[in-house]
Amino acid sequence: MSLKISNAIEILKKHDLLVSSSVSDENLEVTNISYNSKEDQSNGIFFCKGNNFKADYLDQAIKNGAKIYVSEKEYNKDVDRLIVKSASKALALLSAKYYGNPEDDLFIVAFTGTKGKTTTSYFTYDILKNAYPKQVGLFSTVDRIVGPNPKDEFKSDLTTPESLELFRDMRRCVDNGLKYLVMEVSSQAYKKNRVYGLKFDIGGFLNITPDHIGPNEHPTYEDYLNCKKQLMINSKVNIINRQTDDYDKVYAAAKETSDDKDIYRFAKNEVADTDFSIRNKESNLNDSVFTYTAESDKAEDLQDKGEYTYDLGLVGDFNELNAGAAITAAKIMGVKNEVIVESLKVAFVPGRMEHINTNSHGTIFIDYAHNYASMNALLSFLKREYPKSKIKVVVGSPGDKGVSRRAGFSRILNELADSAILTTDDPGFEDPADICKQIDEKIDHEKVQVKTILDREKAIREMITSSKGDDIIVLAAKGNDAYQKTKGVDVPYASDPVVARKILKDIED
Ligand SMILES: CC(=O)N[C@H]1[C@@H](OP(=O)(O)OP(=O)(O)OC[C@H]2O[C@@H](n3ccc(=O)[nH]c3=O)[C@H](O)[C@@H]2O)O[C@H](CO)[C@@H](O)[C@@H]1O[C@H](C)C(=O)N[C@@H](C)C(=O)N[C@H](CCC(=O)O)C(=O)O
Ligand SMILES: Nc1ncnc2c1ncn2[C@@H]1O[C@H](COP(=O)(O)OP(=O)(O)OP(=O)(O)O)[C@@H](O)[C@H]1O
Repeated sequence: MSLKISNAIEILKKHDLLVSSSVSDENLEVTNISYNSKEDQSNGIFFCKGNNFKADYLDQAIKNGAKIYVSEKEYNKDVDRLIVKSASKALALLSAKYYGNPEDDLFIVAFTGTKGKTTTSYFTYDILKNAYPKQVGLFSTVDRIVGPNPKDEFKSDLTTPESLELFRDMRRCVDNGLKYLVMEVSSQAYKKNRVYGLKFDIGGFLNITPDHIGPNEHPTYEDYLNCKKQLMINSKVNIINRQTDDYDKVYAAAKETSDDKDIYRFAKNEVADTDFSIRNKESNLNDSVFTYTAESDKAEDLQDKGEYTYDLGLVGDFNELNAGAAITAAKIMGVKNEVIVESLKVAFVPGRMEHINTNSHGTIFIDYAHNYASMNALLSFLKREYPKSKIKVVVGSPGDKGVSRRAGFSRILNELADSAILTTDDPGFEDPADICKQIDEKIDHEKVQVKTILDREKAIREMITSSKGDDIIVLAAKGNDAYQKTKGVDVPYASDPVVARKILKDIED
């Protein structure tokens, strides 16, 4: 992989990003690209980016072999430089070029939304993988899959990778023979220009509710919405949840760059002015059965019969909506219906609505719900399905971010839980006892029995051993994360599904 500096200058000029340049040899072809000074930079181009960037990092990069740097600020160093209006935009454009524009060789399906990105991406990945074996990649919050073999799968650090890693991993996909990529696009990805300049073949908008607003994320809801809308503006074909908040604004964003014929809307139950509707037929502990019906001429063109029935192997009515988005994407891509049917029947998403039926300690659900909206969707569903059961929740809230989630947890526990154990979830630099106290203070103790057990494993053990028969236990907010982010370190944690199964084995042995 390489990048000629004259090409870099040309690209930056084309996008009106170049402020000035001081380059001794425009014919230089760099064979290294990095934004982390600690890495080897031999014959490389180094990007100075981010609010926390320090001049010392550039010194280190030069020491490690950087030949030229790209920055918004001029540093007094004896090395070539490109001064730009936005280092993160420059990083995206030049990374794409450095890795040989792998995006041009992939059909890319992307989903955004406050909730459901990971689930919908897995559904779509599972369908496409069955339709096009060994040709599909996945960039999700949980896993990144860049090839058809187990060695090509690894854990993700971010929902949407930094642009350099994004294009690097797209290159790995293409080199491994993949032709399709399913990915999640977070609002933060647009905020930080990680997907700047990228066009998506299909973009899906699942929903938006206030979240990710605060220091290091979005200053306001408007900013959050504007970032999410970018996926519609940058997609050729759009799929939109007709019932999302701010639908009109999302639709208008799609219309900026797509014709009506390339915008498909889906909705639950009876809603006017949609292309597909989803109706639940029945659900039990293991499956949700629902119909998916074409409601417009455009939708009928995609499926020859008006209505199909699907049996989804993951419960939760919100998952029918996620499946609706995945089905729509697959239909647009011409996937046969029987492939969709078979794929959804065995759908599994790590840490999302995983459930364990125990012999005598109730049913355990492990789910990543980690704000008011997703907990409301989850607990309302469970309450509806199991009206006679007690709903018992183990939950914690992270430190250093999403402070509003704490009051959201108190509210949802007051509304829908019978009892709760508050515990630790990624405390960061905060004291988990303080976080639990903040949740506890807003709980109505007349309605909900609450205790705090900071050791998450002990909290789960206490909840399982004290439950019986019809009880529904919800291990919330951590999904299958195998760490606790504590004071800047990812402290290993076995993960909720593993812990729950181990406790059950101890009890039932
Ligand atoms: C706020 C935010 O998005 N920050 C991301 C961003 O950091 P940044 O560009 O602001 O960089 P910075 O933190 O100021 O660091 C300065 C620079 O100095 C460099 N450095 C640093 C130390 C050193 O010794 N040498 C050196 O060169 C670093 O490599 C970095 O380039 O770019 C970094 C990668 O280049 C990301 O790791 C980092 O994500 C942080 C860790 C993060 O937690 N982000 C969250 C909020 C996030 O993005 N979440 C969304 C999901 C949200 C959702 O569910 O919707 C996601 O997509 O994952
Ligand atoms: N369409 C939906 N509407 C409301 N809640 C949902 C929806 N889909 C999933 N959820 C809930 O949100 C949780 C997270 O789902 P998922 O991981 O798919 O979303 P995400 O958008 O990737 O989340 P995040 O951005 O927080 O990583 C699920 O475990 C479930 O409880």
